[in-house]
Amino acid sequence: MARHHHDLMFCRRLPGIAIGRLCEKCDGKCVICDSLVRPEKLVHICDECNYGQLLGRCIICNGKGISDAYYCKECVDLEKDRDGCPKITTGLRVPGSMIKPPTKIGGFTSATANKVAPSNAKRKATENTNGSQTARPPSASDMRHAAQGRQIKAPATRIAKPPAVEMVHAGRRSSQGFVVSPKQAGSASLLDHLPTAHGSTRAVPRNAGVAGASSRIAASRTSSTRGRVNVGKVGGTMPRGNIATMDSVKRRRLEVPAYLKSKMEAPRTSAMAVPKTAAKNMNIGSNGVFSGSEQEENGDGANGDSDSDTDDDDDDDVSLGPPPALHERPENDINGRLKDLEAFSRYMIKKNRTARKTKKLLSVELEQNTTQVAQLEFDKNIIAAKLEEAEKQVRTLQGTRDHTQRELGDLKRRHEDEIDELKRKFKRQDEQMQDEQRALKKTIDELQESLESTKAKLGAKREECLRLESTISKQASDQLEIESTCRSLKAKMEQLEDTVNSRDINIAELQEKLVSRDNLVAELEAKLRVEETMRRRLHNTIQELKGNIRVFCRVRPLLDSEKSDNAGLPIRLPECEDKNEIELTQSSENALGKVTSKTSPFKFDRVYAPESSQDTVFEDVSQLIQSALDGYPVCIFAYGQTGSGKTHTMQGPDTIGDVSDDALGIIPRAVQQIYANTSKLAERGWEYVLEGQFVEIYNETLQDLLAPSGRGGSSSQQSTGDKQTKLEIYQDSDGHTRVKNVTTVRVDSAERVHWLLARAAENRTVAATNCNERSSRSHSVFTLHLRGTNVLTGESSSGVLNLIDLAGSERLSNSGSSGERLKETQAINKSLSSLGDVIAALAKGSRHIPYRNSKLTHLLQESLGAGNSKTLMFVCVNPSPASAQESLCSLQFATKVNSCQIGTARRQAGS
Ligand SMILES: Nc1ncnc2c1ncn2[C@@H]1O[C@H](COP(=O)(O)OP(=O)(O)OP(=O)(O)O)[C@@H](O)[C@H]1O
Repeated sequence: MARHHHDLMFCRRLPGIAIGRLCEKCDGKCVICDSLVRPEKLVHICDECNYGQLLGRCIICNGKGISDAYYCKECVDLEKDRDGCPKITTGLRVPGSMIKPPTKIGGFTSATANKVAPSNAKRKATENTNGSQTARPPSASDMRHAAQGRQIKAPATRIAKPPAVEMVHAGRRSSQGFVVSPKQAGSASLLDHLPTAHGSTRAVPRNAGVAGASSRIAASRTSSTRGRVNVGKVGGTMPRGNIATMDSVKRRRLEVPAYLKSKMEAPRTSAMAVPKTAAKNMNIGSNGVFSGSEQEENGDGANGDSDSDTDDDDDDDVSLGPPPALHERPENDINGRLKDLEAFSRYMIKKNRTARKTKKLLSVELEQNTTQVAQLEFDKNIIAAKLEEAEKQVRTLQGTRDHTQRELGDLKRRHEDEIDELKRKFKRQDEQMQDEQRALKKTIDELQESLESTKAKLGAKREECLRLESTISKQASDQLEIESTCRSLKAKMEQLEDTVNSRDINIAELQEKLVSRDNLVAELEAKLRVEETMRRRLHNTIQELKGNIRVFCRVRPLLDSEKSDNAGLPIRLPECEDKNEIELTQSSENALGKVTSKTSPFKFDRVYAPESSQDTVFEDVSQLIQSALDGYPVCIFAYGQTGSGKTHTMQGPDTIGDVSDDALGIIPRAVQQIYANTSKLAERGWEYVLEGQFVEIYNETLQDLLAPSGRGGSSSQQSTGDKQTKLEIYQDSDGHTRVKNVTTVRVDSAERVHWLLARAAENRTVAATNCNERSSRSHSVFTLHLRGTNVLTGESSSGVLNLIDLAGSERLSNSGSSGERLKETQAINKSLSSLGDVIAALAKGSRHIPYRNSKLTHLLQESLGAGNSKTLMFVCVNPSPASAQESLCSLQFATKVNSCQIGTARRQAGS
């Protein structure tokens, strides 16, 4: 099948070629088959400079795929038949269809080329047809492969190998390769045919983008010259606009410098291309520069010989040789001389013509070089665009690569997490297996041990069995003995059973006796309880018989400081059986200096001599303590002047701390006795609760001696009137006298009593007076509430024990007090006077008892109550002569109290 190819219109810059017109060279005919190609399918583009524009459309995809590959209709049909619409997005020029631009340089016309090219094309087509199948243009798939960086595998049978350019030159070869003639330089650029390193000629691409085009042009040019050029199809030639791979771009980049290099060498090559004969005639040196004289001659000769260029083309290759010599002739040899001149003139004319040709060649070469430079710049822009596109692709690929790397990272992390999870899982399983293994090993060990022990036991059992067997045999013999022994023992047992029976009868008799004894004990205990009640009653009767108000007088021994007084002692205790008498002798001197003595006898319930111990005193007091435990209100107070021994009697020595039991006063002893008795009474069903409180009356103000320090610690603080800690006396609903806000301490141990007294001693107001080195200026009242319950009989009792250490009773005139101390003394005397008034009123049986005249009598109202209290007054006497008068006053006050007969005490029974 004949192929119809047409390729290009040429650049408008080339003379004689109009855009949109068919090539002058082929007149729109395929250079191969010589058939006309439809004009609208032509590409108006210059393959030389690429300045043209793509005006045609692909006839296959109707412009969807812009291509600069164009086929004639038949060829396109062929392609369609073969591959369908190839959707050509990149095109290839059909190799071998490139034709030489129709220039008129070098005497070469397009018409000539038009004539020559078809013949060459035909010949080539014939060769292709004979040698192999007709070459076809690369298909779209080939182009896609090329765009993907794969080389287009040209079918060996279809696309012929690019033919080596065989050039037959009229010029001589230089040592470096070809030296082409100026005619060749005009038809095919001298730059197109550079010698290779091997001395062969190859087609040098004009630029990277149009390498194939250059070679085609070269081939075309060659075909238009006298030389023979095999115009073949150059496979893989990438035209302008083709999207080449990066490798091809790089390769082209590498080719450009070589081309430029060759281009730079072009002038020298051109110079070298000047025929030696012309150069010789023109006196061109080795550097190709005309000499001055010859230039002038060239200038002269160029004026009228330009039309003969074509005619002398055949002489271009002939060396001019040396100028003809001017022979020495005689002057008359005019003909000879004219002949010489004509010869020289012809030589000069020829030389001038040669120079003009050379000039034309050089100008054409210059123009071609300019065109090539422009083409190179265009190619450079294309390459830059491709490079930019490639960089975009690279960036896209980098983005893809980064995305892929991130995905790979994520995948890697997920895999690592899964691996970690699997490792942990494996570790847990491993640990579990190890635990199980250990447990199994332990079980095995235990089983092993068990097995060993079982073996040992088995061995022991075997031995035991052996022993038992021997024992059994032995016991069999013993059994006979035992049976005989049993029989004898049986007889004995029968005897013993008789004995046991008689013993059982005895035990039963004894148990009956025991029961009768228990009953007897219960009866006795009941009797005891009755007798206890009786005892209480009798005891109370005795106390009542002794008097509900009793007065004991105690004379303290002289202190060391008092023994220096030589005066006779005013106190005397008469010898009597009851030890209840005391005499006080007072001496007085009248105005005449006569000393008279007056002895005043006093009689009380009991008088204690100075040497009487605390024990002795408490023996008589203990019966009253028992009365308090039995449920009676008891009040024991000590009265006397300052330093007469009140505190010593009630509490003991004034030293705080360890005190010997013998020195203890009534208060600690009373508490100890109560403890002892409650323990005994517990055997008879009595349970007691003891609560104590300790208050002080100072300047008619109550102060809590058991309060924590800072609350009621000092009288001054108390006098400031702290509402919360202010102590107030009131009667509760049962008629008992109570103190509001007072500290009540559960007295449940002896240590608690010591602590209680120590704290009270610390808090007690003590002030120095003239009467004593240490004087108590207040009344201290220790109250112990005793609540008892008999869980057996249901009886209950509620007693109160008041133990009072009164303040000193010295007279105002003797005390020498003043200021605050005077006020204290007045308050003390007032309260003592009120006490006397209350007792007197009780004795008289007055309807009104002035309890509320003082805090002291108000507080002791219950204990001084008519008929239901037991009161004991200790009148303490200082035996020193200096205190005789005060002692007399105290004894007189005590006598007054002792004379009172208050009604029978009434036992307070609990509810
Ligand atoms: N029976 C006694 N045996 C030995 N010494 C005693 C006796 N009675 C009192 N004394 C001593 O006499 C001194 C004064 O006694 P005490 O302090 O008891 O007197 P008071 O009447 O309580 O004085 P005040 O009213 O100032 O409290 C103390 O040193 C005390 O030890």
